[in-house]
Amino acid sequence: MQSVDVVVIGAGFAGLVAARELGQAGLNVLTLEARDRIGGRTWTDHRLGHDLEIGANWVHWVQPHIWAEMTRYQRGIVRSPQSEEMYWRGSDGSQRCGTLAEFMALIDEGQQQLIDDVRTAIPRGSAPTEGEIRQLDRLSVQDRFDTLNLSQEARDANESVWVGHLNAPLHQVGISSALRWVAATGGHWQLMHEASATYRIVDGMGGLTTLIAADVPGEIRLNTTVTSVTQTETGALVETTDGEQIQARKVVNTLPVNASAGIHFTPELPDVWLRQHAETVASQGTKVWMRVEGHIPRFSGYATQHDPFSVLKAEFYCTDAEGKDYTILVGFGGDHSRVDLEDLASIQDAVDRVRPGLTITEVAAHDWMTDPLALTTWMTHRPGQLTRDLTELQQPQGAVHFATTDNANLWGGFIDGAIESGLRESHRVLEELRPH
Ligand SMILES: Cc1cc2nc3c(=O)[nH]c(=O)nc-3n(C[C@H](O)[C@H](O)[C@H](O)COP(=O)(O)OP(=O)(O)OC[C@H]3O[C@@H](n4cnc5c(N)ncnc54)[C@H](O)[C@@H]3O)c2cc1C
Repeated sequence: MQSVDVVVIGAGFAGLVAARELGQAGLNVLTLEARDRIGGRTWTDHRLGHDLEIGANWVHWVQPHIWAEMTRYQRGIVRSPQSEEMYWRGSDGSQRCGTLAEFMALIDEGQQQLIDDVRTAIPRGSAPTEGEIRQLDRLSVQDRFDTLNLSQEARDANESVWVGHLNAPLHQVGISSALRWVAATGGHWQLMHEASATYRIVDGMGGLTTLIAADVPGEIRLNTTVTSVTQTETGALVETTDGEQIQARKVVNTLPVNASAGIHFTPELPDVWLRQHAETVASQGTKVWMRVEGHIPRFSGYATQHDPFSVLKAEFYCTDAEGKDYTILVGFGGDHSRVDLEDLASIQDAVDRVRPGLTITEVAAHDWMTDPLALTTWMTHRPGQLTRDLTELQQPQGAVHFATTDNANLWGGFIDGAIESGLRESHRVLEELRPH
């Protein structure tokens, strides 16, 4: 039986960073990854004739952990196209088209009112469970929108913007999920919007994860699914689907909270984990790339939160081998089950509801919600979950540590949070394994 100091389960950002830190500190680390690739919920793939981010796309310098990695590996950023045209829904349901300035003026009041109390609710972004948020967190984002006196037009636009961020129906998301990221940007909603959807990494997420993986001293074993973790007197026994057993002094589990239910832990995980597995987290949306005929003006479109796509953007301008121009759009919706990725007509209909007059010819996407290795998109919490459970979800259980963006403090849900959690748990493990 193989014996190592640490088994890291999962080679997403949290796992890669944890494995690098532990390996570079001199420990014998083995990383086990179920997929045939590293990166987890980041995945750069060549589709529709272009390198596309099937998972995470955007990063920003106000996200300290990802930015430290960008500096370390000398990665640059490139801006997504700025919109020349904006589309949204009028109060009577009709299509509206205007400038970016007009759209920003439409949403400004609602965006500000939604987050007005952020400085008292979450005084420090790095401590998202401290402050008045403990009392407020039973409210959903929808509850708060319902108290604002907005016109139907402003309300639809504002709600759609937040579906783009929260990737779930707004009545299912706790207000803390909205406030925590605005707290992370010092209370400025415009900066939060910029941070979450503006700058891409040159050479993609795959370029960065490859560089981090190259710095991991131990083996990263792909196509290896962990089925059980059993605590022993000296650490833990990790078992994989092909029956292999590995003894480790410590285990760092980096699975998303929803997917962790797929590993059998002995003893059972504490109640906080079981409760989250039963409730699941709020995230349940979709992200879809689409090829559109011709080069169309750079635009962003917003529908309502009830539409299959609440947000639509033109991202790339391409010409194929036959000299045909085309544009690649990305769409986001709050409920993955409203979009049938196999049915081009339903995708066309979803696009028409946001921005009519386009012809969709091909689609590229991954349904993360039905992917058993994820069962989620990016972490957003149901009302009350964050303040009730976050601190407990960060606690090691015997030899098992938990590093995932889902239990990060600052940019939980983002790549930044994954790195934060990988750093946090690798240093906890080092503290415990170092001879005193
Ligand atoms: C569609 C989409 C868009 C996003 N957009 C952005 C964005 O623009 N910016 C941003 O910062 N973040 C974004 N995110 C979030 C970001 O991708 C995640 O926060 C981050 O990648 C999570 O990293 P992680 O290491 O915590 O988890 P993961 O990346 O999920 O890593 C967990 C790993 O564990 C593996 N695994 C699962 N089960 C097992 C098992 N039993 N045995 C072995 N291995 C297993 C998985 O395959 C995976 O590789 C987006 C996510 C999605 C899905």
